[in-house]
Amino acid sequence: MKDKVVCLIPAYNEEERVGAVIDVVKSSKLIDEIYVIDDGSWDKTSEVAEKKGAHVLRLFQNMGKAFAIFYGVENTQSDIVLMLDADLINLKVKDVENLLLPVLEDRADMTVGVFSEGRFSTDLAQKISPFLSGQRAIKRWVFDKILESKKDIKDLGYAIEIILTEYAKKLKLRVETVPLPQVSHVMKEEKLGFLKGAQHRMKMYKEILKGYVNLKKSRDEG
Ligand SMILES: O=c1ccn([C@@H]2O[C@H](COP(=O)(O)OP(=O)(O)O)[C@@H](O)[C@H]2O)c(=O)[nH]1
Ligand SMILES: O=C(O)[C@@H](COP(=O)(O)O)O[C@H]1O[C@H](CO)[C@@H](O)[C@H](O)[C@H]1O
Repeated sequence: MKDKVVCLIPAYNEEERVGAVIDVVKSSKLIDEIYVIDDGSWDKTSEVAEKKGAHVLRLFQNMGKAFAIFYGVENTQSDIVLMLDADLINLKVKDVENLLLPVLEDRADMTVGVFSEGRFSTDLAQKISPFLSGQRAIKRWVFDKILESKKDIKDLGYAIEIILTEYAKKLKLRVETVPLPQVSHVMKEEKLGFLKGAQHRMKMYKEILKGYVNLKKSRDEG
């Protein structure tokens, strides 16, 4: 029997973008259930997601990306989790399947999708820091292991990806990088305007930095 796959889409004020991502995921026969974790949005993210046919787990306060993803993991059942951001542009069914197949066929424990041949700015960001990519298929037991040993994981916001990357090394996971041709995302400055976008970007960098310090501290403590 095929492993059960749940797609988790964390979303904070993504009413204009989340629908398109759900539409693509819905078209893949490899996905069993789609959950949007509405991370305290004040727009119509939940309503749009429900209308498109996704299940919605709604948080009434903005808790950060790590909380949203782990809340999704804890409140769903599956063998494999597909994480996708809600603001992807040009995502195709083929991309979803390329991310999933190595894990479904047990050739990898985690795949990491990396934008390529798309927009210069988002391609460049992922070339510099592919380990930050939010597009991943992961065996569920990996999340269970992280939850067991890293109790503060849900407080770490945008550091979720570097924590996943660190645990991949720690647990000696088989990781495969998957190119996502022409895929991009809507950048913070495009969503929020230059000033607010830049502020949000600083918040993201701060959370990532905090995650690094936190990881270093746990390494030093052995
Ligand atoms: O507090 C937050 C911040 C972000 N997100 C979601 O996490 C994903 C990645 O965030 P964002 O788009 O800000 O990052 P970017 O893609 O710009 O790096 C998106 O689906 C967001 O809606 C979330 O659920 N809670
Ligand atoms: O590529 C990046 O540098 C950041 C920021 O993207 P934008 O500044 O909004 O284009 O996006 C990634 O990093 C976040 C933190 O790890 C992840 O949550 C996103 O999924 C990922 O796209």
